[in-house]
Amino acid sequence: MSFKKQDIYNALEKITAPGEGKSLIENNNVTNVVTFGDEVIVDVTISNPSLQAKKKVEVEIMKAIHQHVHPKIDVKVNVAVEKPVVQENPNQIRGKEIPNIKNIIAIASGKGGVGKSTITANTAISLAKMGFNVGVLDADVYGPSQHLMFDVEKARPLSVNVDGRSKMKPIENYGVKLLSLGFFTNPDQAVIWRGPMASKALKQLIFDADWGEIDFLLIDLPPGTGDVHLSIVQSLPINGAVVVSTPQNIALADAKKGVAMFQQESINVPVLGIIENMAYFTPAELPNNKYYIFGKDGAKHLAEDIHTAFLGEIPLVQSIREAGDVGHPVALQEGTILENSFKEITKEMLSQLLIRNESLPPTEVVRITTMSGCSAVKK
Ligand SMILES: Nc1ncnc2c1ncn2[C@@H]1O[C@H](COP(=O)(O)OP(=O)(O)OP(=O)(O)O)[C@@H](O)[C@H]1O
Repeated sequence: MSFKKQDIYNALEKITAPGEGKSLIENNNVTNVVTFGDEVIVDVTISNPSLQAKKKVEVEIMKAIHQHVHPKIDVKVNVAVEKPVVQENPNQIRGKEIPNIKNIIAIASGKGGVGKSTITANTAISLAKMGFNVGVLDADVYGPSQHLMFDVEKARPLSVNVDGRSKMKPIENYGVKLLSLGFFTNPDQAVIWRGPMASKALKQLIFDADWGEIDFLLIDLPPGTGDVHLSIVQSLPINGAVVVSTPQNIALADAKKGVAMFQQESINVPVLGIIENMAYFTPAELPNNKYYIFGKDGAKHLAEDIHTAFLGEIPLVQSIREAGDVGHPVALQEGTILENSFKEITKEMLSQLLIRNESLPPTEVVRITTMSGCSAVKK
């Protein structure tokens, strides 16, 4: 028996690569051919990983060589599977999609006490007033406070039956549905959470709850950038994050770390922008006076430096603190300057979300733009 390597290539030329409309040779599936006496070894790489596809290509190669070269050739076929090249999409949302929750926005801060929970509560109320279905998940494992701000401190979520499964019903007030770790922990007892434990508890609050249809679920994250955050952020399908900071240098440095956390390759959550809280102090009796006690425009400059949107500023005003403390956030006070400030910040956040959510169907973009009155997507 005598044959050349080229005879083998000619035979392989007659086999069509599955789903390609080209021959195995043309499609570069054959990576090597070795001939040795009556023996031929063919190395081939295919993209379909199924056993059936591997077997099929092996049988076809044997048949082609036996038919077109010599029926007695001892053919060995090594089939390798090509690893698909995964194109990392920067707007890809990690984790399991939740069909009834359209958008999840994480509200974070590097430093504690900068007003992240206050901003979350007021933004949620602004969204609800625009007509959206809104949920708030208080994930602040160190000190949940949304149940106080929404004046539902004593409430306990009930269990309801949904399609034969028992689910937690969020507590609703001011048109916002709320679930908080605060409903399940004793305020007098410190709970020490580890990352996986916190993310498990939060996943239950999201997946085992009867949220109904939600347009925006805001997650009030704990302050900082520790392992609790990483677990939460990596395990939930978050569309975007908002970072809250005061203009003070020490808070800005931490806010920068917060932004960097979301931008890490393993997290990759788009940062929608930075909100400057306590931007200046205005006393009630001198409403036109502004005192920049924590510095001026710090968060605005940080946003510019790290190429992130600046979503707006909220002053340090006594009534914001008082309203939060009594469980009636200022965004509820119709026709006030502060109600309007929160509305403007909310609109800016939505504009950024629309830019990030490129995959959103056009009808959804129109719906959000119309309901919030936010400017159309600026590209
Ligand atoms: N713009 C503001 N004007 C006046 N008081 C404010 C303002 N923002 C927040 N506060 C008050 O500052 C305190 C801390 O705010 P908040 O609890 O919202 O901060 P946080 O960043 O969520 O804190 P934590 O570190 O506990 O998560 C609260 O008493 C709140 O009422």
